[in-house]
Amino acid sequence: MGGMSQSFTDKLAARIKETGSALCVGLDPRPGMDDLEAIPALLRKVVEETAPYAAAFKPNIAYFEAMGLRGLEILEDLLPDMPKDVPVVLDAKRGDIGETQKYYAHAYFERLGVDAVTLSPFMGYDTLEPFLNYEGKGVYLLAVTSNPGSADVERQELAGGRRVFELVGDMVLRSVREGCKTSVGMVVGLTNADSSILERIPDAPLLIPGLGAQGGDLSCLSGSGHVAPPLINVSRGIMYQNPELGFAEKAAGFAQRIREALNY
Ligand SMILES: O=c1ccn([C@@H]2O[C@H](COP(=O)(O)O)[C@@H](O)[C@H]2O)c(=O)[nH]1
Repeated sequence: MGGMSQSFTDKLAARIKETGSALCVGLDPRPGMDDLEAIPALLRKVVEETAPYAAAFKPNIAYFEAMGLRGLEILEDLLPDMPKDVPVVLDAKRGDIGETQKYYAHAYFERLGVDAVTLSPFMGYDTLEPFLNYEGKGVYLLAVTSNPGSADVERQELAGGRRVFELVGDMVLRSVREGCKTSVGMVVGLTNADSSILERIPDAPLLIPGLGAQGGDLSCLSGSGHVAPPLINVSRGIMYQNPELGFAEKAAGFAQRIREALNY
């Protein structure tokens, strides 16, 4: 590409086109349910079997931190062996003063080498800036999360009729206006993604958790008019639900349902 590296959004769009799948496979190993030393092999099996249907993988760092130093070692060992053509989104939901965010950005983009991370934008745009100058990388800002409590702050109406999550959309647009190298998208939970929400969200890459165990309904996504590449995440639905089915079979089933709902 003329010496310029590909943006995270372009990489993701290419992967979705190649696989015909917008499924994001969540990697959330549960130390209480699995023997700690069985987790590395479990993760490798999930990755290997679901990769043909995966537009991206999403490990949530909470599950690795819950295993202590061994958990972080498991994550650090796994990441270099992940398929190179499948982007990895680390779900970390970090938000702190800029000085501290510099170290999170270094940890995730440079040390762990993931392609994208989730961030909490609620401390303001300056806290995102340390992440915004990374060519080929992406961030997803929490906007309308999938939990019921997204009504407490994120979906609250402001004086003038706009809603709090629209301020997060403004940050996405600001990053584009300022020519940031990092691709900036938003997290929108499937359980809360009705048309009154989607019509107020800019056309940015969306990370959409809530399919499977949380019961989100894919039909709310049809006809949203968004063209930026979406990722629909399933974690427990692939790793832990319906254990009589293989990981590949479950991933193929979700990929198919997503394809039909998004009509591509
Ligand atoms: O709004 C949000 C933001 C992040 N998540 C994360 O996605 C997965 C969902 O797991 P399931 O097992 O498919 O429910 C998990 O890592 C959450 O922390 C979310 O659910 N909602």
